[in-house]
Amino acid sequence: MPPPHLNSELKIKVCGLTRWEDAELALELGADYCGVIVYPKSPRAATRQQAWELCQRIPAGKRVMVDVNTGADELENWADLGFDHFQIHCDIDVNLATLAAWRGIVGKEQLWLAPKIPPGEAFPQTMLEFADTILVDAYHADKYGGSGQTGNWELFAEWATLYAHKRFVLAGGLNPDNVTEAVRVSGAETADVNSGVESQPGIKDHAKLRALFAALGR
Ligand SMILES: O=C(O)c1ccccc1N[C@@H]1O[C@H](COP(=O)(O)O)[C@@H](O)[C@H]1O
Repeated sequence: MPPPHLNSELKIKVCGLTRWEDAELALELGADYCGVIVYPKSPRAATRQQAWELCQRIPAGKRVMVDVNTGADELENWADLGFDHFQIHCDIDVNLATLAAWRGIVGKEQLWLAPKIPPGEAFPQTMLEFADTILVDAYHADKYGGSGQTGNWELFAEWATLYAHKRFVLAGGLNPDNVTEAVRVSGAETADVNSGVESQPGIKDHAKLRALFAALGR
């Protein structure tokens, strides 16, 4: 049973997967989404071969590609590989034509936009028309994601309430010790775990994965 204050409909994305054995355990434990990072500069980037193999085995509907400022041709290639959802990290002043191109290729239902929002900046409302899902990650000056740092969970709750017609995903430094508190404070309906459940970049720690799902009552 989930702890009483937690949303029983909470969805969990396990990200940074490069190996089937890690994805398989995440799925057995109840992961709703499996994230595969294809951004070449990420220390947990999957090769195209690894991404293809994971797409073959992860059930349809759960396969999430994660990238940064994806080029249109590349995005078409990743879509052809079999991903269902496309989490694209970008700057808040990203060109609207770029957002329109991403939406045109994968559709706004499948596009998860992850704008890098510096502290004190207003939420980039102009992005909302391009994607049904917004991922809010902790800000890091030099990184687009995977920093292991936690974000502002109260602010997440504010934005998710203000723009309740969109689905908001909470990301940033979630781990077995803080996930229940993060979900309680943020009210997140979907939470994303990445470096907080790994033994080294791209390799999941099975004990941490089990501990995370146990903390959520699964
Ligand atoms: O993990 C990465 O290396 C990465 C690189 C570029 C874009 C996104 C990346 N990961 C995403 O970052 C968030 C938070 O990760 P963490 O929990 O703080 O490690 C998560 O959505 C990952 O998908």
